[in-house]
Amino acid sequence: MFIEPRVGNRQQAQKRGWIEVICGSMFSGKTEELIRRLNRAKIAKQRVEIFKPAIDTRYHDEDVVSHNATAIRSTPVQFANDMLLLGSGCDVLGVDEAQFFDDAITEVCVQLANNGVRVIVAGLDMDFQGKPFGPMPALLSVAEYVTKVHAVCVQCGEIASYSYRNAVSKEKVLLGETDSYEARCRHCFVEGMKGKI
Ligand SMILES: Nc1ncnc2c1ncn2[C@@H]1O[C@H](COP(=O)(O)OP(=O)(O)O)[C@@H](O)[C@H]1O
Ligand SMILES: Cc1cn([C@H]2C[C@H](O)[C@@H](COP(=O)(O)O)O2)c(=O)[nH]c1=O
Ligand SMILES: [Zn+2]
Repeated sequence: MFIEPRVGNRQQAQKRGWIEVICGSMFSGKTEELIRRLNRAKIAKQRVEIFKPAIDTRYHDEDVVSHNATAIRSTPVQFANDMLLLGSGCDVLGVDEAQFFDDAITEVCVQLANNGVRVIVAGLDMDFQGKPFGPMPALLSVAEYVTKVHAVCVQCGEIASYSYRNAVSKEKVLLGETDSYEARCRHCFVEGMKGKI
């Protein structure tokens, strides 16, 4: 779907940047798709940098790791602005778990893309209550390309767009896996939420 222009072409011609967003529920394959695109860029000998929010230490302090255990080395950063300096020299910049970043991430991605960087952002579009998550709506607005991926509803097998939280916490941020979350379709998500209100 996405092409990787040859390094020579990108150095000779003026570099053109853009923003891609990969969104969806938990377990929908966002991280796998991000890693796939970044690995293709590496094969095309492009300079690739990958960032994740420092709070996300679920699987590994530095690697971005999917639920299926595919992994890629990344740099954990505390603030979105850190990526402006650290990512300024690359051709392709990937960001995982974008929902956890501060609102500045949108302007950071715009600046990088304006400066010729291909920016690929992956993140949860909705939180455990089915509400838009952090800076994701703004990122979706400024992206040239948006890919929404889907998981399988663990209750009924339909397509899942929601991340249903089994744990009692009402905090917006609660790191977890299948211990605390289930991928659910709209119907099964709404049914599950009825018992909670
Ligand atoms: N309910 C589910 N639906 C689809 N995939 C699932 C589900 N539960 C576990 N998985 C696994 O999760 C992988 C996707 O993981 P990942 O890319 O980390 O997703 P995300 O980043 O969207 O949370 C799938 O390839 C599959 O092996
Ligand atoms: C829905 C929801 C999720 N989280 C946390 C749970 C996980 O640690 C990450 C999402 O990871 P994934 O790669 O998309 O599976 O976010 C949260 O803190 N709050 C929520 O509402
Ligand atoms: Zn369902």
